[in-house]
Amino acid sequence: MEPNGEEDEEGVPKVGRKGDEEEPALGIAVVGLQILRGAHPKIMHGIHGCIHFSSRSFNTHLHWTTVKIMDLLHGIGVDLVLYLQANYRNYESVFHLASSLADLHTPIFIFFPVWFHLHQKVGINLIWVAVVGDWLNLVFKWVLFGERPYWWVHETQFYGSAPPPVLQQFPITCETGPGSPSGHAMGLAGVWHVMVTAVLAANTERTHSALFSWVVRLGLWMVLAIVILLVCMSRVYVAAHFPHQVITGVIAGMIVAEVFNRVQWIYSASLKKYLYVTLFLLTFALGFYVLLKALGVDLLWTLDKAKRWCIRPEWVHMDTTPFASLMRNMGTLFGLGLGLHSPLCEQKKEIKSASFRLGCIIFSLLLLQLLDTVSLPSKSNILFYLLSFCKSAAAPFITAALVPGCLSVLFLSKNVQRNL
Ligand SMILES: O=P(O)(O)OC[C@H]1O[C@@H](O)[C@H](O)[C@@H](O)[C@@H]1O
Repeated sequence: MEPNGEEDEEGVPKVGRKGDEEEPALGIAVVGLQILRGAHPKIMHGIHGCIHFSSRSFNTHLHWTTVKIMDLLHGIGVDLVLYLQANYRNYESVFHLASSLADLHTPIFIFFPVWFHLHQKVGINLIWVAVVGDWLNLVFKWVLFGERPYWWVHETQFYGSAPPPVLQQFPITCETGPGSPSGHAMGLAGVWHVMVTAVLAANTERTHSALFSWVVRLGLWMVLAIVILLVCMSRVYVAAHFPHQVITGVIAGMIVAEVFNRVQWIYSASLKKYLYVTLFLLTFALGFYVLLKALGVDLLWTLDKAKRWCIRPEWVHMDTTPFASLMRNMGTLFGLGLGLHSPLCEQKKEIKSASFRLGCIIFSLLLLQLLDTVSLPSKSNILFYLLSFCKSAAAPFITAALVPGCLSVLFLSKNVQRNL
């Protein structure tokens, strides 16, 4: 039903004809009366009108109820942002650290090299959970059309004619994608769930007393809970998210990690499979974007809002755009497949010593920090996305193939010399 030009006390347009009561029940009651009168043509017309009127009216009601509930949720969320910004100013550096820890860059450039050389399966699982989780996050964001506090306060009718609350912005505030669910919260929950369960599994393999195991278990889950809480507070503090978005992010991340805990084929997937999965995820996301674009829905609607409401243009980073994250994820997955199936990776299987593993971890971390210093030109979008793909593919390839391959040559030649 169309807006009728009248507005309610909160400025929300009223719908339906002027003077109409909008209760679906009324339409049904009118038809009931007609049936009682026995006026056949009128009954048929009335039934048709009733179904039409009540379903449209119901949909409109549902729409405006949803809008009002979301406004309320957003309003409460903004109050929490204001509360955190007023009372937790001293923790600003902790919040910034928490947000950068939760960025998917950390699992790929720091956690993966460590886990891959300590326990290969955990490293592989980590990448799959991070990549597929982030891809799902993108799809959810496109489907859910979530707002972000830093632009919502300027565009909502919620505050009527009163001035909107003033939210402080930071260099990490101006995310360019939709807000629901939080990618940081989802990625962190998934990746840390993988790491905590890996440590717990290693702990249960050892013969400790039941009390010790219980204390370790409790301690680790508490650490996870504290890290998650900090990251959630950080995303709300910087006005990038409403509280419900970080909560749903955490739940979604945990579900992704739990699902991958039960999936075994990722450990033996062939290079072909890596290629097919990468292509499937890429074409699905691009196809979804193109399809909705053809239907008149622009999934990049948030870019303009970020540019309009971010107080500093240099805080709007191109690498936070949905396509940049898609290309990074696809590059990472494909790079892992390439690395695992490279002949360089094969060589490391012959060496199991702790010093070799330690060497691999240290050199991988060093090379990845070097790779990280490479900044990509952002003048052309296509070039930026392609280079993002390549850079992301290089990270797991360096860790899984290049470093162990080169170090194993060194280790093996040393052993040969010793034996001579
Ligand atoms: O939704 P959040 O928590 O603001 O996270 C945004 C981030 O979400 C990640 O999923 C993307 O890979 C990043 O590119 C993006 O910056």
